[in-house]
Amino acid sequence: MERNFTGPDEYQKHFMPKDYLATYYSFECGSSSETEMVKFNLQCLHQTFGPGGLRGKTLIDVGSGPTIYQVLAACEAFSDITLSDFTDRNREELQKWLSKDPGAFDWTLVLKFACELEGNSSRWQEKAEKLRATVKRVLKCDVNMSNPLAPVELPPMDCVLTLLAMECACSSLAAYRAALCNLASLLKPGGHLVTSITLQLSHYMVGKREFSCVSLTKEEVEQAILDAGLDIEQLLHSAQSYSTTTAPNKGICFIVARKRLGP
Ligand SMILES: C[S@@+](CC[C@H](N)C(=O)[O-])C[C@H]1O[C@@H](n2cnc3c(N)ncnc32)[C@H](O)[C@@H]1O
Repeated sequence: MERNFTGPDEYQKHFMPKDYLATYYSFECGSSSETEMVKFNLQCLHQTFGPGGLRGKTLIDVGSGPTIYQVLAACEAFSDITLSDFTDRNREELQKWLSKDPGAFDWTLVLKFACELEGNSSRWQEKAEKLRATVKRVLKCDVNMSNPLAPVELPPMDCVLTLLAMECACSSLAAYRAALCNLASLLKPGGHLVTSITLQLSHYMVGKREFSCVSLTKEEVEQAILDAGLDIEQLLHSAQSYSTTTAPNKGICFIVARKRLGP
């Protein structure tokens, strides 16, 4: 285990959804590094789930945090979406948006950008409704458990999505490799893992609190995916990074991989 690993108890006590959203998803200041990172992920997700892309019935997003941007493209391609996160506060924040609570985070600008990628930014309210109808449940998850959804058991999924979460949830490269096997176990043979991971990130800030990450190289991520029984179909590597005071990563990788049909 790396020194000063921010474990589940710290996430539960100290990860404040509003601080996280304000720092990484305000999407207002035009060309900030944080906004560019969201755009990078939205563009990759549009390519993956847009016309000619992945299709299926069931998709689970693992380590959703308090965010919904990551399923805006997928809700047009999958009819049953599960969101999941370790902390109660994050799951509550997701429920607030799903139930149109007046205190929910305002995703309008991100919704408009996702719809613009699809060719019609005026459709953003319709997309919000589509997503609300497609998210069927919000579950507790722990990627470090062999069944990350225990005690809940879901039928094997067509797609597992996880963005910017595995590097935060794992204490070491060995833990990351094991957690990828746990995620792969949620997939049907032939199902897809879609993941975005910040590279060489040691920590990130949420409000005034620092959260640890396992620092991963592109090669370590690729090898871990192959060793978890998946074939990499697409890998996009970008030098795009967050502001150094917020999250000093060195680039980001977006990967689409497919679970092998046999051993
Ligand atoms: C940096 S946030 C990413 C949130 C969101 N996916 C995004 O793209 O912005 C990392 C998330 O990992 C979650 N997390 C931390 N440890 C976890 C664990 N053991 N299992 C599942 N999720 C965990 C945290 O609660 C937090 O929501």
